[in-house]
Amino acid sequence: MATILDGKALAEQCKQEVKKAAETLARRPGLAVIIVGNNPASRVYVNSKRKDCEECGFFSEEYALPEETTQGELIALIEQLNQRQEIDGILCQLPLPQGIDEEAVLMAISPEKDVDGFHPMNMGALLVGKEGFLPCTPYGIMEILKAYHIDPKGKQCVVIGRSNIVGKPMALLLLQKHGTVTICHSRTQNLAEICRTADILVAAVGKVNVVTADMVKPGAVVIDVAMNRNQAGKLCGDVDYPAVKEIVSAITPVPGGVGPMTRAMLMKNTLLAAQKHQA
Ligand SMILES: Nc1nc(=O)c2c([nH]1)NC[C@@H]1CN(c3ccc(C(=O)N[C@@H](CCC(=O)O)C(=O)O)cc3)C=[N+]21
Repeated sequence: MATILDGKALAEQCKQEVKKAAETLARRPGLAVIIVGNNPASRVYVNSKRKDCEECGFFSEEYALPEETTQGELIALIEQLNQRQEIDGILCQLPLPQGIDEEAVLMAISPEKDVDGFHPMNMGALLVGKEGFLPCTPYGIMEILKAYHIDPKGKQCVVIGRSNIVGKPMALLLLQKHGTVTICHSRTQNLAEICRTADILVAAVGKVNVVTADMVKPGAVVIDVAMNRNQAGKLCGDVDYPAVKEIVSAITPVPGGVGPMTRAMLMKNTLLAAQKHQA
């Protein structure tokens, strides 16, 4: 029987710890969340971030900007937030409307307030193994592995996906923990064959059923990062969960796996930012 890696329960535990630590600070941690346009999925995520802030006793501000917002206006707002003492973290929800250069916007966030860990300074810190903010999704996955005593050391780790937000930093974190890491992506020719070598398989593609049971080594640990809707409109990941869970040693469900931990790590990063900021 596979262990179901309960990200939801672990996230609640993490948030309780964050809350406790935040209570010892002179000033409560403050997070500013920016959302541009009317993407309904982004709306849902941003609402849940506000709830997380309340749960952790944080101060939070939300900036909902219209679809027509220019890059200049958005960057001007970020620059104001960079200056504000009571704001420890700034998150600009992705994706941004067409015509806005995401990289330029992310670069405008002060690396000290970059609780998403998306600024090149924090990415670079991760690359060379220096301290910085870790991107929340890979950070959350490492915390899941740690909580369940799954040690990547010496293991074959396969990451499907090479985004700056998930795939690349995930590979680096597994490597930091001494995993033997392979990154697969849309041009990979022998995906199934490579996946079958994995002791730890991380799927971050965004397509229903890209990982089927024949691609998974019996006893492997499978981490499903994706949030897709299937034909029935049901939330599901990249992995054919019903079939794959029968052969693995551990697997994250969707929902209730990686998603809640991503949010918990945002709270953790905001706490860390506040601790540094107030020191
Ligand atoms: N600047 C920025 N930072 C982000 O961290 C960021 C972003 N932009 N853009 C979009 C993605 C997506 N993302 C999710 C986080 C949590 C859940 C989550 O908690 N999911 C629940 C289910 C929620 C539901 O029912 O819809 C779960 O998996 O159990 C999902 C998705 C953060 N993102």
